[in-house]
Formats: sequence, structure tokens, C-alpha cells
Amino acid sequence: MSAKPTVSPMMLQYLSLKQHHPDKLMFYRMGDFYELFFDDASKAAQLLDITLTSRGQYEGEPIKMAGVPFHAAEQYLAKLVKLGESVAIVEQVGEVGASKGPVERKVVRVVTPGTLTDSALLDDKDSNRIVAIAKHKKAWAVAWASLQSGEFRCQLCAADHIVHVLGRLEPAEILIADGHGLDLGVFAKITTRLHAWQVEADAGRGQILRYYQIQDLHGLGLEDEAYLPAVAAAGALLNYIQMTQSQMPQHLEALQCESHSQYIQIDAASRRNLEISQTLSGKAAPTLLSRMDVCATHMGSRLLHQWLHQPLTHKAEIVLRQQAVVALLAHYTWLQDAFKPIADIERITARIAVGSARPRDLAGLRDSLSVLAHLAWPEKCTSELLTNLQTVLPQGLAIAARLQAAILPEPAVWLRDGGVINDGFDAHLDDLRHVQNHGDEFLQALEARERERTGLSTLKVEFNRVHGFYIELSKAQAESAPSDYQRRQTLKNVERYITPELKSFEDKVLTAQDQALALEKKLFDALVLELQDALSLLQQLAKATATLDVLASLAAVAAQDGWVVPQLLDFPCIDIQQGRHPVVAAQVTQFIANDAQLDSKRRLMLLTGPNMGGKSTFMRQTALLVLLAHVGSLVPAQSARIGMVDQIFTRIGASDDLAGNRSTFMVEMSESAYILNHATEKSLVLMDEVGRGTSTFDGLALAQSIAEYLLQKNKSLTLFATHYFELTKLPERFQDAFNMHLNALEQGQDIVFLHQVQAGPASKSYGVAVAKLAGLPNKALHSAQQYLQQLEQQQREQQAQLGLFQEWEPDAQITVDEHVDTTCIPNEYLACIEALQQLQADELTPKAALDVIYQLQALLPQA
Ligand SMILES: Nc1ncnc2c1ncn2[C@@H]1O[C@H](COP(=O)(O)OP(=O)(O)OP(=O)(O)O)[C@@H](O)[C@H]1O
Repeated sequence: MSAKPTVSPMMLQYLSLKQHHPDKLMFYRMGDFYELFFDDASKAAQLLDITLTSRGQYEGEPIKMAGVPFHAAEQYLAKLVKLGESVAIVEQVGEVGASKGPVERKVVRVVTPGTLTDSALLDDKDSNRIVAIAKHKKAWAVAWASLQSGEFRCQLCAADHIVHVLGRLEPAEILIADGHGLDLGVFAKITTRLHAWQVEADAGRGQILRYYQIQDLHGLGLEDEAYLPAVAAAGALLNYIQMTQSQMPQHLEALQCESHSQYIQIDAASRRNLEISQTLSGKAAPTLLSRMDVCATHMGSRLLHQWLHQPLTHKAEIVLRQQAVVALLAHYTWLQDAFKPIADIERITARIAVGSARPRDLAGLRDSLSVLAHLAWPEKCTSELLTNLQTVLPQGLAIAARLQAAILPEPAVWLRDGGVINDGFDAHLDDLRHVQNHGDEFLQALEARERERTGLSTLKVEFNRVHGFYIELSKAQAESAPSDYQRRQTLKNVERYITPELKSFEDKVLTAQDQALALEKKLFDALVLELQDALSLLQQLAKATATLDVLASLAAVAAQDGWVVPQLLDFPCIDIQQGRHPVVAAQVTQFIANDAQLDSKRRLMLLTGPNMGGKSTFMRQTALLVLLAHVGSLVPAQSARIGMVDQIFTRIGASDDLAGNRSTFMVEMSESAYILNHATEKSLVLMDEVGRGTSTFDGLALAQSIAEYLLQKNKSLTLFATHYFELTKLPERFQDAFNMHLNALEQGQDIVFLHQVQAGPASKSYGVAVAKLAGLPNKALHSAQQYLQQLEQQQREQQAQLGLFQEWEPDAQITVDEHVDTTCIPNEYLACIEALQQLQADELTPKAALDVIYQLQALLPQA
């Protein structure tokens, strides 16, 4: 008879918990291990490189199992979260043996990439945002929160704009309802799917009202029906945070709806191209952020990251920052030195809010608040913004004093070890500690007293781990032991005793330790609760510190490299004298500074020049200087006048989007389409070699029409780099287009880049010379040179036959002037004469005249 397969009660418990978290890995606590079962076990074994075993059977199959030790769980969690996994943590919450069956367990928290608060799992410089996307009727909105900073915001936005908002926010996790139908591009892989009912306006409204304990959404400015998508998104976020945290954090700031005109709009592709915080190859350096970030604190680094991604559009706000940076130019070293010991107040505040703060967090907070409160600010270092920030700093003094009283100067790492609460903070704790620490004195006194009472010289009071405290007498004197001595142990030469007084002392000492530990935990938890009432002040302090740190960092970079204050104008204009690329200039030994001038009369700069000549660098440099000016930073230039910009677009470089199934050319055209559909007169557009992803003629035709569209329709300030020399004729038809080029010197077959931007178009592109620099084999170079000559010759011939005449007089029939007697002229010279006759010599530039001579020569019979 075969035994009926049974499922163990523990496995039943596991399965019932797991059914609520089918898409997450489940860490199921069993003693000193977190165990994973079934498919979770195989996945974890593979991702974490841990051993896969099995235990018992389920439905006739062995149950796969893998485990990680409880004390090392954090490092495994960190790895899983980095890989984009979410983990539900199941703890034993009941007493072992309290009831029949397995000890009671429940999911105490869910660790997801966007809801981390644990310092061990977070990157110090990462904002770790979680985003929810929602739709109501036909309108969309995005809401986002950071459990570190307490930031909680939303924004209404068009469906095709969502991916650009995501580009700015760089979320760690995105919540979105199933079947949303949006193309999220690279962000698709970090989405967590919700049911449609979890992202719904009514439910969202309820969540928000409950969280803030308010009656309606008027106070938050979200009562209008138009905000329903934002309400749905924000509510879904709150719901998710509540579900994942063991305790609902109370530090989220009042939900704010951002307007899309608050910051310069930069689409996702442009953000990438400008390498603001990530290089095109995905590295953290060299980028604008890595160049600008000399912040003393991680809070500052995170805020600077935000600032660079969110250049402001309100001039007054920018000017406040500028003034502060200027005021700090002579004092940044002082401020940075003062800030060096400041802990990450923002993250400590987050851990206080979710109840996971540790002893050293509170000690760090205490020391930091104290430093901030006692800053002796230099008298001459003032500006409106600095004064506002400065007034916040002393407000942490009361909390610092309270923590000073409550926490030992150097508390233990773990609360469970004790040694956290300060002496003198709680009388009972002091008593308990006194018992523990002053046991020796008591024992010495007892020994002296007992010797005197009994007159026994061998009497000793001692302690060992097995038998606790005892009075010891030699065998010889044991017979004279008083009657109240109770025998505890007999050894060869000695007898050991206990007395009621010693027993009660022993009880007191042994329980004092446990009691002290329990009391320390209680006092610490109460302290954390007390601090939870001050979350908003702590956040203000963190924000003020981070802001000062960023301003000092901007001042440091500007002071060390001689940057200037850009003058901000209210009309479209870029007038940069001797500008430098903030990142490239720091990398090359000699960087050539260049001017850039664009305004309503010179809207489109056609930029030509050799490969490697510096076109991309110059274009990016211009955009980065405009961006920095809107951040409130000074800029690397001799002088700069910059008009307020609403959007920055860049179409630079070739990249294909294999994940999105789009070819290089398709990406190029989609980005160009986006620019033509969105750029305005106040936008800055960078176009680098549009059209190069397709055949020459298609490419040229597209580049030409895109440039014309930008000039006629968008009227944006545009830098248009191209290798199509045909485009350099555009200024002949459009007054607001003009040519500039990057110059180079040819020395024999070699080329020297001068990296200077000069007026007019480039004379040639030096492609073969650059290929030589790149190390192309000589043979290949040689034949390239020959092909080039042939192609140039063919082009000259074609132009001579068609282009020459078409260009001077497009509709002209090839006729010879009737006043000229042509009978005596050989036929082969006639074309040349006709061409000369029709030439409008006064309208030719010297360069065009030279071209004409070449073409005429080509018409003549070879000598
Ligand atoms: N103003 C400058 N001063 C000094 N070095 C420069 C300058 N501009 C560019 N460079 C150097 O020249 C290199 C090539 O510049 P860049 O990529 O901008 O050229 P490009 O004209 O866009 O080339 P391509 O047409 O091949 O894309 C840069 O990596 C940089 O090292």
C-alpha cells in the first residue's frame, strides 16, 4: 500500500503566503535562514549563485529549495534588487511552540527596486524614485515619490511625452496598469504591472485623503477634474508603498503637481546625447555631473544630479541661485570643509519615517545637526537665497540636544547589543547598569563582611558561568560554615555555598542585563517615534544642507576654472564669447575656446568641417552652457548672454534601438520628427549630420528639408552640423541661416585640427586624411584617395554639363547670344562661351567664382 502524498503544514503555510505574491521571490524565514522554494529557488540559485537542493515532495515532485543565511540577507537582497527583482520577506511572528503546527509567519515587507530605504541596499548618489503612470478617460499623468527624500510629485502629460518625463526622473521602478498600450522604450523592463482597479481615480482619491487626513483635495490644488489622472497615479503609488513597507512612512511631502513649463523640457534622447549624468556608453564619468560634482555630502550630489536634469525656466529663481554661487566664490572651501562630517540627514530621516533607523543613524544625526546649528557663517558671504537657507540650520539644535542626552557618544552598531542609550537619560536604566557595572564592589564588600562575621580566612566570593556566584571555603574551614550557608558544590579541596543575599544579588545582576537591553530598545523606539513628529523639520534641514552643498560645488568648479556669470535675457539669443566645453576642456591638454552667436536674425548655424574637427563638441558645448545657465551655474566662457529657453533638442550620433526594433535611420528620423513637431522659437536645437543614415540623395534631400522646416516653421535657434556641402548654399535663400566651419590645416597628406570655429563653409571634409589618422592600412587609403579623385572628377563633369547652367539661370535654354558671331568658333568652345555670357558676375562670391572657373575649364577640350 503506497502512502498518500501529504503536504506538510509548513508547506501549506508557505503556499498560502506565496499566492499573494506570485511575481516576487519569497524569502521564507526558517530559523537562521531565509529559504526559497519551487521556481523561486531555481531563480535565486541562478541569480545569486547559491546551491539548489530539495526537501520533501509536492504533487509527486521534489520541492526545490535554496537558502541564504539570515545575517547575510542584505547583500543577497541588494544583488536581487539591482537585477530588478522584488522580494517578499516572510518572518516568524509567533512564539515557537505557542500553538500546534508551524510557528505563525507573515510577510513583513516587500523589497522592490523603487521602495528601498535600507542604506545597505541603496546607492549613495541615487535618488531611487518610484513612478506610477495612470490614465483617466483619455488623459495621462505621472506621479513619483522618493522614499529617501520624501519627494512626492505628479505631472499631467501627453502620452508621447511620458517617456521624456521618465528620462528626467530616471526611476528605479515604474507602476503601470496591465494593458496600458504605451511604448515605454527602455523603461519597459523596469515596470511592475498593477491591476486596472489599483490605478483608478476614485480609489486614488481615497488613498490621498487618508494619507494626509484631509477632507478634499482643494488644499493640494488637485480637486479639479482635470487632475483625475494625477490623483489616480498618486493614489496607486501610496497604495503600493503601503503594501511594501512594514510601516506606512509619514514623511512624504504634500503632493505637488508640477507644471511642464517649470523646467526646460529635454526629451529622453537629448538627455542621453548631452551626457548629463551618463555617458553614451552608460558610464558615470566623464559626464557633466561628474565634472560638476564636488559636493561634500551625498545629499548634495543627489540634488545636483536633479538640478542638472531640471534646468529652470523662471528667471527670478535662476538669478537667486546665481547670486548665491557668486557669494560663495570666495567661501566655498570653508563651507565644504564644514559640511564634510555631515551625515546623510535625508536618508536618516527616511529611515526614521519607516521605523528602521539604527543607533548610529541617530548619533550621526545628532552630530550633524549640532555642526549645522553652530556654523559661524562668514559675514561677507550673503545673498537672498543663502540667508533663507542659513536661517533653517539652527532649527535642528533642540533635536541635537535631545539626541545628545539620549544617545551614547559612540553607540553600538546594533540595538540588540545594548550600549546605545546614554547614561543619565533614564533613571531605571542607570540603576540596571549600576548593578551590572558595580557588581565587583558589592562582592568585595560581601567578602570582607562575611570573613569578619565568620572569622574564616579562606573565605572567597567568586563567580563562574556554570554555577553563578558562590562563597568558597577550604575543606578545612568548611565545617565552620554558618548555618545560613547552603551547599552548592563540593570539589576535592573546597566547598562552595550560596546565601540568600548572594542569590538575590545574582538574580538582580543576571536579569539586569536582559532588562537593560529591553529597556534600551523601548527607549530607542520611543525616541524614534518622537523624531517622527519632527520629520518635516528634518527634511527642511536636509534640503537646506543639500542646497548649500550644491551651491558651494557650483562655486568651487566656477572659481577653480574661471567661469563667468551668464547674463539672462528674455528673448531668444545665445551670445557666448570664448566658450569652452565643461567636460572635454577638462580632459584635453589644450582646449580651443570658441564663440557662438545665434539670435532671431541668425537662427540656423550650418556647421561644416572635417571629421574630428570638433563640430559635435562645439554643438554640445553650446547646449551645455545654455543648460548650466538655466541651472543657476556660472559658465565656462569669457562672457555669455543667454536668452531663456523652453526646450533643448539634440539629434546627435547614430544609435539603433534593437530592443524597440528600430534601425539607425528609423531612430534618426523619429527623433527628427519629434523635434520638428515640438520645437518652438524659444527652443535650442542641435542637429548633427541628419540624413547620414541613408543614401546620399535621400539623406541630402531630408537634411535640406529638415533645415528649411526649422527655419520657416519652428524658427528655433539651431546648430546644424553637416557633411553635405550642398546645404551650405542655404544662406543664399534664407537670411537667418549662416555658415560656420571648424578649420583644419593640411600638411601633405596629413591633417592638423585647429578646432577653431570660423565664418563661412568648410572647403572640404578631409575624410581620407582622418581615416589615415585612424590607422586605415596604407593600401586601403591609397585606393580611397584614387576613388575620391575619380568621384570628384565625375562630379565636376556632371556639374559642368548640367549644374553649371541650371544654377546660374535655371530656366535657360542653351542658346548663344545673337550678337556673337559663332560661325568661327569651334563647337567645343561654345558651351563655355554661353556659360560666360549668362554669368551674373556681380553676384558671385570669390569662392563661387573660383568654382566657376574650374567648371569652365572642365568644359574646354583637354590641352
Ligand atoms: N575646441 C576644441 N579644442 C580642443 N580639442 C577639441 C575641441 N573640439 C574637439 N576637440 C577634440 O576633437 C575630438 C573630436 O571632436 P568632435 O567629435 O566634436 O568632432 P566632429 O567634428 O564632430 O567629428 P565627426 O564629424 O567625425 O563626428 C574631441 O574628442 C576632442 O578631443
